[in-house]
Amino acid sequence: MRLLIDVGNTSLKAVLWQNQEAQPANINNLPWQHITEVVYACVGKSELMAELLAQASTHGVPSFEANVTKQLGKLSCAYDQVGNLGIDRWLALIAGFTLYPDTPCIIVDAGTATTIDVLADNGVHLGGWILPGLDLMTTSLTQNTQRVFDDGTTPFEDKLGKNTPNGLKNGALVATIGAIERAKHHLVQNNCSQIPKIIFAGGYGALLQQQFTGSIFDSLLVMKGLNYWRDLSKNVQKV
Ligand SMILES: Nc1ncnc2c1ncn2[C@@H]1O[C@H](COP(=O)(O)OP(=O)(O)O)[C@@H](O)[C@H]1O
Ligand SMILES: CC(C)(COP(=O)(O)O)[C@@H](O)C(=O)NCCC(=O)O
Ligand SMILES: [K+]
Repeated sequence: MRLLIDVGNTSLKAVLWQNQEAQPANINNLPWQHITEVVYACVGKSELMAELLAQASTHGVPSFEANVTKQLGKLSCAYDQVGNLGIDRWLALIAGFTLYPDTPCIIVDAGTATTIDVLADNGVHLGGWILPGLDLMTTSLTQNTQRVFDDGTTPFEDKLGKNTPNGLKNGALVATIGAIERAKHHLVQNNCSQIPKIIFAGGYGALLQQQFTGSIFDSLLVMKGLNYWRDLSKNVQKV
């Protein structure tokens, strides 16, 4: 059984992976005697991660931190400085490419930040964008203006705003939708004429998915990426 951990800027997520299935992990009471390895990714603050790694070490369980490489099998990274790409983005790309081979993908991880990554059908990562997440977009406005306010109940909708809270919330949503729409243009420019698979993950992934017919939400995308990364990088090391 593998313990998979994804440390984002808002929260640490952990699952236990066995027989191709994820089970919820209680990080306060982990079944160390059944865990064979820890595979983890960290873009956020890692005190809790450090504590879990110490526990793994005490129990003699090996830990592997996922990293970005220029190439992984047929997948390639758009960044020249590969170490600067968020590992959560790379893992989502690994999962997208593995789950939807030969398919152009737009991968949206909507958490603290919203990242949009564009993947050609041949595994070439064309690049992406980092936007403030929906909450950061709205709080940056409420905290830096005198008169823009949120009421805590107004939903995010793809509609024109007719009062301040829905102008604010809907503005954040349509800015995000617009960026995803624009990502399609970059696939077309790269001669990917096939309709792209749009894959959503993260805390706001389910909400955004509803805005795109035919798209999917996969709450385990980064976790699946961790698993594939571990399997693929083992194979690479053997060569
Ligand atoms: N149902 C939900 N569950 C968790 N987070 C949610 C949910 N709906 C919205 N969010 C928002 O998603 C963000 C957290 O998403 P997450 O993907 O866990 O972030 P991160 O990876 O940056 O830690 C927060 O801004 C939170 O308010
Ligand atoms: C963009 C991110 C902050 C997203 O993190 P999250 O919203 O999942 O907490 C993270 O992927 C990151 O720190 N990236 C490094 C910069 C880059 O990807 O270019
Ligand atoms: K994110």
